[in-house]
Amino acid sequence: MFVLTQQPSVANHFLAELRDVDVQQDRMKFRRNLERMGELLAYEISKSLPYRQAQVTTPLGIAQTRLLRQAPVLATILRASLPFHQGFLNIFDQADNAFIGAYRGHHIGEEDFQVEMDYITAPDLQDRTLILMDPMLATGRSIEKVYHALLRFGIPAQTHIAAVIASPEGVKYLQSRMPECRLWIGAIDEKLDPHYYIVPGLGDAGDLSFGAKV
Ligand SMILES: O=P(O)(O)OC[C@H]1O[C@H](OP(=O)(O)OP(=O)(O)O)[C@H](O)[C@@H]1O
Ligand SMILES: O=c1cc[nH]c(=O)[nH]1
Ligand SMILES: [Mg+2]
Repeated sequence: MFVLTQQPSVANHFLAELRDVDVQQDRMKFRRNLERMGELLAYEISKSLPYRQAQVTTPLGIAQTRLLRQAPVLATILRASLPFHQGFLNIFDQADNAFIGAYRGHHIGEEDFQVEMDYITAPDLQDRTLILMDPMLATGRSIEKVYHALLRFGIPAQTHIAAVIASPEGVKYLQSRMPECRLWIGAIDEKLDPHYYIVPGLGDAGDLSFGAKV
């Protein structure tokens, strides 16, 4: 598992702004910081992907280079992950994309939730590099359900899971249920609260990006 903020870098600034109860009220800045975290995590993941030797013709000669063997597939869970996804797309600019409509559905008066999934679209995933992302990895149930639904589109050669903030419980859950996937996390926080929100976390990433939903 890779944890971005375990090293000193500007990622810590972006994450601090995402968490700050005052700064996060600026929706444009909040979305942009999720996007910047996506850009940084995408760059880190890019170092682990397969490359091929290539040549590029410059005005003065031939330069040796390394190019990605194949663009990855970026899979994102609506709605909170849209800005994070854009950050990945800024780096993997020729990626194929998958979108999944999934959310934590609550029954009135109950703390527990069911992951509701009502939309999924993906390219052929057989032998591809799949990057499945969601800014918040709380219990891990959303990512697990979506990952197994995506496998209907083919078995990826490798799968990377990216999140901005994870709970220790969510990390453990995914490591036990999906040991074949590699985790790339911005920060791992203390715990989940009784409503399954990450503490200290940042609050509700979907609402902060796009406004409260009823
Ligand atoms: O790890 P889990 O416990 O499954 O929780 C994480 C999920 O919760 C949030 O989405 P939410 O259901 O709030 O939907 P939203 O994107 O519409 O806000 C978040 O973006 C994840 O998809
Ligand atoms: O802490 C959390 C957990 C799930 N979804 C969020 O947006 N925040
Ligand atoms: Mg939400």
